This record gives sequence, structure tokens and C-alpha cells, in this order.
Amino acid sequence: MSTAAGMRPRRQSSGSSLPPSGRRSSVSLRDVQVAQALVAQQTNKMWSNQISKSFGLFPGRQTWGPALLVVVGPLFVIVYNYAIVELDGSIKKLYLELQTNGIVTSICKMWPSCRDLIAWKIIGIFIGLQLVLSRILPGDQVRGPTSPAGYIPTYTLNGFSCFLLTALLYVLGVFLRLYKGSIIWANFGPILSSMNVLVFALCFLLYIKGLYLPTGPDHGTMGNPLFDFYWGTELHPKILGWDVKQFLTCRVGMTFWGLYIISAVLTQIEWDGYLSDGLLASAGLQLVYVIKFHWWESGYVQTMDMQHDRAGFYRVWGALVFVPAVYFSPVSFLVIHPSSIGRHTAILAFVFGVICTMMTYDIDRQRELFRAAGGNKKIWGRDPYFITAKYKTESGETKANLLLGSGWWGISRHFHFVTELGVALSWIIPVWTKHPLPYLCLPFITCLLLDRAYRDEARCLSKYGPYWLQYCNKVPDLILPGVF
Ligand SMILES: NC(=O)C1=CN([C@@H]2O[C@H](COP(=O)(O)OP(=O)(O)OC[C@H]3O[C@@H](n4cnc5c(N)ncnc54)[C@H](OP(=O)(O)O)[C@@H]3O)[C@@H](O)[C@H]2O)C=CC1
Ligand SMILES: CC(C)CCC[C@@H](C)[C@H]1CC[C@H]2C3=CC=C4C[C@@H](O)CC[C@]4(C)[C@H]3CC[C@]12C
Repeated sequence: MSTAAGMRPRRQSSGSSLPPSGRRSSVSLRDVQVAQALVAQQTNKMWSNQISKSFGLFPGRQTWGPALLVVVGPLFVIVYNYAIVELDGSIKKLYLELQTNGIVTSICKMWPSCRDLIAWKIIGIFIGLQLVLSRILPGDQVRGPTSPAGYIPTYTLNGFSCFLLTALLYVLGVFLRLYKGSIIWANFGPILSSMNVLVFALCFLLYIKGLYLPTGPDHGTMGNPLFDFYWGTELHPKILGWDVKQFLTCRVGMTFWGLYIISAVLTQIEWDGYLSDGLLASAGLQLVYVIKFHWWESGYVQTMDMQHDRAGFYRVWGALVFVPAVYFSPVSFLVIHPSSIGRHTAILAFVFGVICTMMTYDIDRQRELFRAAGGNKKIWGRDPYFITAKYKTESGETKANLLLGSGWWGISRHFHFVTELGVALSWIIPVWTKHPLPYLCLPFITCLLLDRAYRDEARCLSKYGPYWLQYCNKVPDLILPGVF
């Protein structure tokens, strides 16, 4: 492994399993501590300023952001889904509907009835199946990164087999005429409405659990009950052996996404006897995305999402209600409005989306494998530039992580966000309508990733101090190479 200066690095005297940085670091631990104190002070100020300036989804100290989202969010997803399915995705039609009947009357009319309990049956059977499969199917046991309080989470990586078996069982049920293939698509409104109720109950349970019955040491209050409910009171909650965040995001949210896509495709075939090019492209791309996600589960459990975001309303409602309403909407719209983009454009959109999806996978995988190899891995056939970044855990223990500065991670510090946006763009190209609502997932994901990039920068700066500054010096672009 060559260093940036071409010298062979020597193994660190501390017996660390990590090789010294790709560029010999003359920074002493004392320097790091002083720099980190300054950095933490600046970071907190920058972060709270940045977050408080952000569009309020992820506030710093204000409680108006959480209050707004906890109240307005559940209403928004119901109205949004109604507009996609009943109003052609038209803001003008939605405005006229709300103006003609009044907001309260309109929302009551839009609110799906759950009286027939079919939605609750679908949710109950689906979640029950995921609880069983995630427990009985074999999968590698892996450990996540050490948490700030020194806790090491463990995960069972059987997501891909759970997803595959669930999808096969769903199609088998259709084949055996137990239910119609359209059953999920046709009951999506009631499912969203029921999930709103279920998630609120679950988030309240997690709020209490994090305060009084935590699984690990990473828990506690931030002094504001609404803030705690929104952001969560526990980082790695487990209930009866299930990791809550992994189960809800991977086994419920991302697996249900795959079933929804299959149901949407079967719905159009049931209705029209054929599959439009637009739906085939968008649904196919989202299915590729879901399959990639489950295939990459070993990487997902290492991400900021799993390792730094607590299990609160933001994470749980986001994954189980907001994603289905907004991320599924291009496919929801295309079931009813066969796109007119034509086969060639559909094929181009599909190829573009698959390339972006595979690039995102390769970017995340490159970092994952590099760290797993302890830095002893060539990147794109060459010895990589990397930094062995030291940091202190909450218990005062000094540890180190590798920051890769080569390959995809030498292009910009979050290049995978560029390809992620390319994926979202490919989902909406087949929509091809003049009405804006079915395109919402792209601007939302853009804002979400921008916020995450800033939040992640603040966190890494606070965690790694001068080592992160060294990385920023080597890789100056945050997301878009040569732009910012
Ligand atoms: N479609 C969507 O809505 C969203 C999709 N995503 C996707 O999820 C995936 C994960 O993204 P996300 O969770 O935001 O971020 P990641 O967790 O993938 O990356 C951030 C973390 O990675 C580590 N890291 C940062 N730079 C380096 C480096 N140069 N070398 C090694 N490790 C580094 C740091 O963690 P550490 O403390 O370990 O050093 C940092 O906190 C991406 O593919 C993203 O596109 C994410 C959010 C939303
Ligand atoms: C509207 C607000 C309450 C904010 C809701 C935010 C959520 C929709 C998103 C927060 C974290 C997001 C995700 C993280 C990482 C992912 C890996 C990627 O490969 C697939 C998507 C995802 C699970 C993504 C989904 C949206 C969030 C849950």
C-alpha cells in the first residue's frame, strides 16, 4: 500500500489493525483534541444555523418543524395520493376541489374508508409474514460500526431472501386466485391511512421505550418531548430480537415497495389487457432499485441512516408512509394514465436509470469493501489515497476509521447523491404529463440529500476534526464535481 508520498507506510505502534493514512499524518492527538473542541463548537453553531435555515424538515432547536410535520404530514400524504389517483396529479384540480367544498369537507371526502378492514388485513398478514421470514430465513450475522456510546449493533442479513420469497408468495396467491393481483394497488389509499395510525402508535411506543426501556446505551431525551418524538429517543432499539430500524425500513418499507410495483403492473394488465411502455419502464426501474437495496443490505446497515438517525417519527413515518406516498407516485400515476413517451424514450429512460442504480451500488460498495479490507484494497486497480481518521467515542476511547479519497470517493464527498438523483429522474421521465404532482419525488429527494449532505458534513467534521478537513482539502467538492 503506497502512501501519497510514495513511502511504504509502517504499521502503527498502537497495534491498530488500520494502516496509517495514505498521507502520513503529523497531527498529534493533542492537536486533534484542541481542533475537535474548536470544530465541535463551530460545527454545532454551523449545524444549528444550517438546519434552522433548512426548510424546516430537520430543525435545529425549533419545535415548529416537528410540530408541522407530525400534524401536516399524515394529512399531506392522503391528499397527495388522492390527487395522484383521482385528480390526474393536477394542482389546479386539487385547488378547485379544496376551494369548492372547503378544506375540511374535502379532506374528509378524500380520507379513505378503512371500514372494510381489507387494508388492516393486508398490513397484518404482510407484517406477520415479515416477522416470521426475518426470523427463520438464514442470513449472515454482521456487526455495525461502534455507536457513539460504544454499543456494537448486530444484524441478520436475510433481506434479499425475505423479499424474494415474499414476492413469490404474493404472485403464487394471485395464481391460486386467493386474491386479485391489484389488491394492493386498489387498496393503497386505505393502506396509507391505516399505516398513519399504526406508525403513530409505534412511534409513541418507541418514544417511551427509548426513555425507560432502552436496548443499548445510545438513548435519551433532548429536553423537548415533541423533538424527542420526531427525532427519536433511541439509536438502536430492538424488540424481541428484531432490530426495529432494520425491520421497519428493510423488511416492511422496502419489501412492500416491491409488492406494490408488482400489484401496479398486474392492475394495468387486469384493466387494459396490456402493459404500457411508460409503466413498464418506471415500474421496472423501481423494482431494480428495490432489488439492489436488498442485495446491498450489508452496506445499508452501515449507513448514516442506520448508524446515526434515531428511530423516531421522521425515520419510521418517513420510511413507512411518506416513501410509499411520494416515491411510489410515478408508478401509481402511470397505472391510470398510460404514458405517451413511446418505446424508444422508455428504453432510454430504463437504461439510464439502471446505469445510475448500478453506479450508486458500486459507489456504496466500494467504500464498504475498502473499509472491510482495512484499507488493504486497490481502488480502480491502483493503491488508494486514504486517511486513517482518529476520533473519540463518548466513553473517551480513541478509535479510527478509514476515509477513502480515491475512486468514486475522490470525485466528490457524496457523489452517490448525484447518481441517486439520476435514479429518481429516471423514475419520472416515463410519467410525461403536464401536471406536476407525479414528479414530486425528484425535488423531494434533492432537498433530502442536500440536507443529509450538510448534516453529514457537520457530523463528520465534529467527529474527525482535522482529519475531515484533510479529506475536504483532498476532495473539495461536496456533491457535484467542479460545482459544489
Ligand atoms: N433515495 C433516498 O431517499 C435516499 C437515498 N440514500 C442513499 O443511501 C445510501 C447511503 O447514503 P447516506 O446514508 O446518506 O450516507 P452514507 O452513510 O452512505 O455516507 C455517510 C457516512 O459515510 C462515512 N463516510 C463519509 N465519507 C467517507 C469516505 N470518504 N470514506 C469512508 N467513509 C466515509 C461517514 O460515516 P462514518 O462515521 O462511518 O465515518 C459518513 O457519515 C446512498 O446510496 C444514498 O444515495 C440516502 C438517503 C435518502
Ligand atoms: C418528510 C419527512 C418526515 C422526512 C422523511 C424522510 C424519509 C422519507 C427518508 C429519511 C431517510 C431516507 C432513506 C435513507 C436511506 C435509504 C437507502 C436507499 O438505498 C433507499 C432509500 C432509503 C431507505 C431512504 C428512503 C427515504 C428515507 C427513509
